[in-house]
Amino acid sequence: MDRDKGSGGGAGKAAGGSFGGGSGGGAGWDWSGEQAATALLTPAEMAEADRRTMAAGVSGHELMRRAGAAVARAAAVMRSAGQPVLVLCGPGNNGGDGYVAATLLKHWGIPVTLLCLGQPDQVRGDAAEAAAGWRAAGGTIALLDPVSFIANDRNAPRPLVVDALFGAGLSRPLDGAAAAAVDRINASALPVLAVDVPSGLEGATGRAAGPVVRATRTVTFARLKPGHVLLPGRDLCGETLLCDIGIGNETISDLQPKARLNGPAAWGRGLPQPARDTHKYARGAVLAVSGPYHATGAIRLAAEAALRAGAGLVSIACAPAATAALVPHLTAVMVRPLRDGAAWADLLAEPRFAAAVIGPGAGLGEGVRHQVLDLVAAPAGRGLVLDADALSAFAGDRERLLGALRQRSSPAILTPHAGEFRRLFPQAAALDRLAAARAAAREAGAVVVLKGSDTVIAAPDGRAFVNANAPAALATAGSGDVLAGLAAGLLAQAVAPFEAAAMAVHVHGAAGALAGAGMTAEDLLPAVPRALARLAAG
Ligand SMILES: NC(=O)C1=CN([C@@H]2O[C@H](COP(=O)(O)OP(=O)(O)OC[C@H]3O[C@@H](n4cnc5c(N)ncnc54)[C@H](O)[C@@H]3O)[C@@H](O)[C@H]2O)[C@@H](O)CC1
Ligand SMILES: Nc1ncnc2c1ncn2[C@@H]1O[C@H](COP(=O)(O)OP(=O)(O)O)[C@@H](O)[C@H]1O
Ligand SMILES: [K+]
Repeated sequence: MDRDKGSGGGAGKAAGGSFGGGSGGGAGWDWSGEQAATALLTPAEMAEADRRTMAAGVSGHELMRRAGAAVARAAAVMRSAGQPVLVLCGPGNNGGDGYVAATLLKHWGIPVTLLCLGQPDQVRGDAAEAAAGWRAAGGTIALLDPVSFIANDRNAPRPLVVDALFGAGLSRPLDGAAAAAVDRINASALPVLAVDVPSGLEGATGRAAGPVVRATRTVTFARLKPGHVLLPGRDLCGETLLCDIGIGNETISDLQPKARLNGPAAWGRGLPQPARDTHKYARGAVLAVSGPYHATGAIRLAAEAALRAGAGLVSIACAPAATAALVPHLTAVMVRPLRDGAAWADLLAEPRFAAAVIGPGAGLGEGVRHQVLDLVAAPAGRGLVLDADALSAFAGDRERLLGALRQRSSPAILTPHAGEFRRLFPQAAALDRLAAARAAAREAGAVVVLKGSDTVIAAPDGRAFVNANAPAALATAGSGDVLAGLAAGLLAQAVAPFEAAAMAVHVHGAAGALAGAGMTAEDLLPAVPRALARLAAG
């Protein structure tokens, strides 16, 4: 398959071994077993996997035949009885998949029309061979007229559209005839099956810099790409089907991909389980730091979430004046009033606390900045989650926090939503979400959880999880506080920061799905044990 003309095979190629930069210092991921299936491949990595598979003896034509066959099967399942199929082929290998699919559909007796964007004689390589196969089967290739290719006649049969215009080789935003065709497809409200990605979508980012097809279903090959799970890509793909085209696990693991779809299969270890003979001290204690009297609810949510995540005990440290607000609302969580600076210093020095969480409802003053910096500098090995105000308090003085974070031997977890992220990482915020979270994690030497409906969890070495199990019902006050507490509870049980953050995000999403529509952050708490039980049951 000739990839040289597309942008897909260009950047980041390495002669052998790792691809796209090593993970450094032995901190890389294990890609054996089920973890191999969770890779999210950039289009460049996919093109390289394709190239290596061909070098190992599978022809490009054969790969295209398998991909096109998967598309044909998906189209046959998707169309209703008697519905014709309209296959739209672009100039590259995505179009090639379209020619293969059209040939098979015709062979199966399904009425197919094929239109091509650009001159058919400009199609090259495997795609040209696929086009020849279509002609040999008696198919005709008409030019796609972007204005009239979909009939306006209400009585004309409404076809299933197969979008094989552009895939991974997109090198610039769609314009001209391609853009007009996409607009026409979207305006038609016809069902659309997209090949690899909806045309116009950037597979690496989930973004589209120009017009993009809105698909009903998308068939992709070998592994998902980040654009299938990041937004708006996930929505533009509709339902995404992943089809095996015979690219081996080993080929993919040799590339050392840096992104995974978040979930149990991706973590490389299970959620922490208490040993039969454990006791509460052995399960790890969490220190949660409260804000003032009028803002204690947020840290209560975090503290209770930490207990539910499995921490053995959780204490909330607070100003004496806040005690009266906290105590009546807490049972299992303990309260530690801080009478003076010495009490805070004593608390910090207590070896029992395996993890700390600060930020929910903390406030934005210099006192909070001091508390945060004290916790950042606290004994090596203590896990730390910085959320909400613990991040925003440094908006005008970001280097003070970032410089301290970089000194830590074990990375802290930062859990900003998009607004908090912009305040702390204004430059990175201009990037796509995956690149933004990675840049911030690298700059801070911390695990960054960039929250949203497509939360990205990034490590300083560039590894990242993309999460896709969170329901929109989680967009409710206090839900982020629960997430921060879950992460702290997992850190307390000696889960490494990157995995603890990823597990917390997934458990949070699963609990949100169980709590359902109309839930509040309080409802999320009792759903956590149910989510954990389901995850433990597999
Ligand atoms: N493992 C793989 O990588 C496989 C890839 N296959 C297919 O191959 C596709 C990638 O093929 P290509 O790399 O040829 O890429 P595309 O088919 O997306 O198209 C690239 C062509 O379109 C042109 N182009 C790019 N952006 C344009 C724009 N904005 N306006 C107009 N023209 C533009 C390029 O110059 C190039 O000629 C995948 O998406 C997939 O469908 C499958 O055949 C099987 C296996
Ligand atoms: N539309 C959405 N779909 C899925 N999850 C969402 C959505 N909006 C927010 N969330 C999740 O809900 C949580 C909200 O956290 P945050 O914005 O800090 O709110 P709060 O501070 O009110 O708790 C985050 O974990 C975020 O990922
Ligand atoms: K496409």
